Amino acid sequence: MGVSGSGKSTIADHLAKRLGWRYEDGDQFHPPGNVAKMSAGHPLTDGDRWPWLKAIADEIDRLSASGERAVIACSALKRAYRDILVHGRDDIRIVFLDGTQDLIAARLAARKRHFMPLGLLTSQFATLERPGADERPIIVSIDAPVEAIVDEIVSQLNLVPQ
Ligand SMILES: Nc1ncnc2c1ncn2[C@@H]1O[C@H](COP(=O)(O)OP(=O)(O)OP(=O)(O)O)[C@@H](O)[C@H]1O
Ligand SMILES: O=C(O)[C@H](O)[C@@H](O)[C@H](O)[C@H](O)CO
Repeated sequence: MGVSGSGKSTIADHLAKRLGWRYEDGDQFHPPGNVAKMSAGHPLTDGDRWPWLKAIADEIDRLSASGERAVIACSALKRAYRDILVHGRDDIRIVFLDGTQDLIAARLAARKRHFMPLGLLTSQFATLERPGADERPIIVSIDAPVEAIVDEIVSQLNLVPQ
């Protein structure tokens, strides 16, 4: 989880490769209208996000039923959004990619070929509810090289070898 530009796609992809797990990007589950709205510079509302989060929750259940392990990139900015993804499923961990607005703005300004405009970053931070301790989040600073961030997440996941 994390705001646009915090590195969700990048870290999820590298983390999944490291673990040999599947990587899925929450952006693939947006209805076309949501992508059009963000591309036009408008933030999504809760109403826009519910069907999208439900689709990701369904995918988590599908993966779980097939016994497949996965890393899923999803902004999941509010606790209510995370509840949809996590509630009732005990085999999920949340990884929060934590960084300052200045650092993320600089990364977004340099990013090529992406529908999400830099102008939406302020609304992403306004919407963000940092995870509480009861959510057992793994919180990592994004002010580090990608592989160092992946190292930190793997270490905090404390996985039991299979
Ligand atoms: N640790 C890092 N160090 C330097 N650059 C990074 C790091 N992580 C990500 N980036 C770069 O920052 C930009 C944003 O990363 P990325 O697209 O993965 O973010 P995101 O959270 O998936 O964004 P969105 O939610 O808008 O899809 C990309 O250009 C990426 O290459
Ligand atoms: O909740 C949201 O506002 C959206 O999920 C956005 O965060 C985008 O999907 C993503 O960040 C852009 O790729």
